[in-house]
Amino acid sequence: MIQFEQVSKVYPGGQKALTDVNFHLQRGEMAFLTGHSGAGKSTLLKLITVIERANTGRVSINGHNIAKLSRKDVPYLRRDIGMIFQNHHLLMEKSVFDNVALPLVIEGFSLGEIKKRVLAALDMVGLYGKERHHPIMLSGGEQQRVGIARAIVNKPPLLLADEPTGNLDPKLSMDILRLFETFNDSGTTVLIATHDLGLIARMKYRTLTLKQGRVLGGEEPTSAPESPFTV
Ligand SMILES: Nc1ncnc2c1ncn2[C@@H]1O[C@H](COP(=O)(O)OP(=O)(O)OP(=O)(O)O)[C@@H](O)[C@H]1O
Repeated sequence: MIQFEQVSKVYPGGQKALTDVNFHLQRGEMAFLTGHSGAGKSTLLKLITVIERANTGRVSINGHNIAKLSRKDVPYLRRDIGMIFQNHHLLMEKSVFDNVALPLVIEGFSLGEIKKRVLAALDMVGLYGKERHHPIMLSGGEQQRVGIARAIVNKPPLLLADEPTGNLDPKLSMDILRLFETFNDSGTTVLIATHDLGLIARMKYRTLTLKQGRVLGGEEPTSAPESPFTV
């Protein structure tokens, strides 16, 4: 589903973020992306969402080279990607319902369809009944789950998470990862960037490790789906 071939990214100013990165994430796979602070994890995710573009190499989603995507086509690509951030980027003055509804409002869904999908998404993350609350009234873990509900509300085939458990205790972190597993079980491809090696060790998924912008290796999990990262 996602393929990087000899991808390098240098930011304006000369900071090298990624160098000759190769990997292949298969459709339906769930994997971790790890590495030290500054290793290039966020940059890799930003290349997939075309927030940044590679200087060299090829980044493809479903065989299409997105480095060549025109600006007007970027929003169409992003509709197929649910993005989850460490600080969840919620609108604090809006209700939980309005936060989760946002992607559907942008896509022009009817009010009836929006209600149905938002309540179903909140149910999936265990927040049914909290739709009228404001994020400020929720715990950190609940706020993170609102961000996850917003990311999955339009049922994207691909879910990307950047340090989704960064502010959470180990129990809540595990709960969040179990949620990702649920989405993965129903066919969503999931890539999770995290520093949390303890969490990774407890889960049996492939891990792509970056060191100073280079891929170190793809570890073989004990019960992985087929199709390893080709590193
Ligand atoms: N917009 C930018 N302009 C210039 N340099 C940048 C920019 N964004 C990131 N960098 C640099 O690129 C390198 C990779 O950064 P990136 O944010 O991808 O790392 P990371 O692994 O996500 O780090 P962290 O875990 O601390 O979030 C770092 O050296 C960083 O300073």
